[in-house]
Amino acid sequence: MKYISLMGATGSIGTQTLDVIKEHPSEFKLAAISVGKNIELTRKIIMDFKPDLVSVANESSVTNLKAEFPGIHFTYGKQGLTEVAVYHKANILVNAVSGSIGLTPTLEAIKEKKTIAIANKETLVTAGHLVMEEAARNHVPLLPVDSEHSAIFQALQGEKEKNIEKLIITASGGSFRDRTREELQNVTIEDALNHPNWSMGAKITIDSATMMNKGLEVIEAHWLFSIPYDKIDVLLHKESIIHSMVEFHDSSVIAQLGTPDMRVPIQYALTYPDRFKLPSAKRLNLSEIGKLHFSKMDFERFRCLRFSFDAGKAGGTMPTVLNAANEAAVAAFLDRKVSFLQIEDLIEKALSKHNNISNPGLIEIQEVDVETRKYVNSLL
Ligand SMILES: NC(=O)C1=CN([C@@H]2O[C@H](COP(=O)(O)OP(=O)(O)OC[C@H]3O[C@@H](n4cnc5c(N)ncnc54)[C@H](OP(=O)(O)O)[C@@H]3O)[C@@H](O)[C@H]2O)C=CC1
Ligand SMILES: CC(=O)[C@@H](O)[C@H](O)COP(=O)(O)O
Ligand SMILES: [Mn+2]
Repeated sequence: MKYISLMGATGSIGTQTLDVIKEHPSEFKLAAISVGKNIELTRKIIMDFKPDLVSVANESSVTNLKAEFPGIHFTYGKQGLTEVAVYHKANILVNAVSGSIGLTPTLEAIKEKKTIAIANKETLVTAGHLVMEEAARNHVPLLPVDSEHSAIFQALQGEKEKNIEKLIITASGGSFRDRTREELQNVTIEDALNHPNWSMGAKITIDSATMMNKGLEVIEAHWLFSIPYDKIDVLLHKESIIHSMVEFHDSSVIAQLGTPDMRVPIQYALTYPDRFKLPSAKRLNLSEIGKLHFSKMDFERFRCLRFSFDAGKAGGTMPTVLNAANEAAVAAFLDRKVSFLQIEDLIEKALSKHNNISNPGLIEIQEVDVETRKYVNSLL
């Protein structure tokens, strides 16, 4: 039996993790969860899974929940997230929270030697060096959940990292793949949230539309697989059937394919190195699909991807600024305070204003994160 702590239980990855846990009741037990503001869904999760520990975003929700569920321990806020991450009965932490708020709990869970199944890419983007150092020091496995990184991880099984020629990360192109920059001037939130292949949380769906999601994934891949940026390619592949590929020195390419269903990489992270059946997953039928399409990435059309490569290569606190500016700008777009194209303008301004700090510690990362959000919000 594996005991699981799940951060972000009410979200897209969180609820799909619960589906996987439900499929295998004799293998997995949900021990602790963190949620944000969705208290209705939290009640349902508590009734279905009976975790020992529940953390909510706001203290105001705790009193009622305590009265309704007397056997359960409730906590809240940032401290609550960390309590869930390090919960003593759990051996795996699934980090499915959205944003760099996931960083501190992840570092604390690594120190407690929890295996980390990581969906929360912002944590690796904002402080990949700290997370990887802490994981290496504590001999803790970091198992990717993000579909592209799970694909690369699967393609690398039995292979030596020294034999990698390059990683090829596929990108669907998001909601606006076929629109010109002129056509992006007046797009709405509703248009942007309409991803062609995946049903995901709002923030990552906007990131897919700006191509920042792919930029964050490039930085995430750099850290997870210790690969320099000039060995990471991004390829447009509109069907999201090939989830990513690895090319080796001998010119062989190994790809991982499947219908777009996040329960597959979630389950692989939970069962690794084993594989369980997932009866409800739709099997891939290539003869039904017929054709797969690929095209070169346009860095002028998708400026956030260029910013990400540049910030990743610069290192230091530049990726922290990239991530924090993006989180603030996407939140402003979702609040209808800025237009879609202003997201990238705000990120560009934050990056060009920042004086890079090399090899930052946790405190410096946290300060830069806060300052960057303040700066972006001051521009609104
Ligand atoms: N969705 C997907 O298919 C994929 C997602 N990812 C990554 O996984 C992560 C989660 O994405 P996704 O599931 O789509 O996001 P969602 O927005 O659907 O879910 C986010 C979760 O985090 C919780 N949360 C948000 N803010 C806070 C906070 N301040 N304190 C505590 N909890 C909080 C939410 O709680 P509540 O809803 O209760 O407010 C919710 O449970 C992201 O980093 C994303 O990039 C990676 C690959 C694929
Ligand atoms: C499901 C998943 O892993 C997402 O990150 C997905 O990759 C988004 O798709 P695009 O960013 O390629 O549009
Ligand atoms: Mn992805």
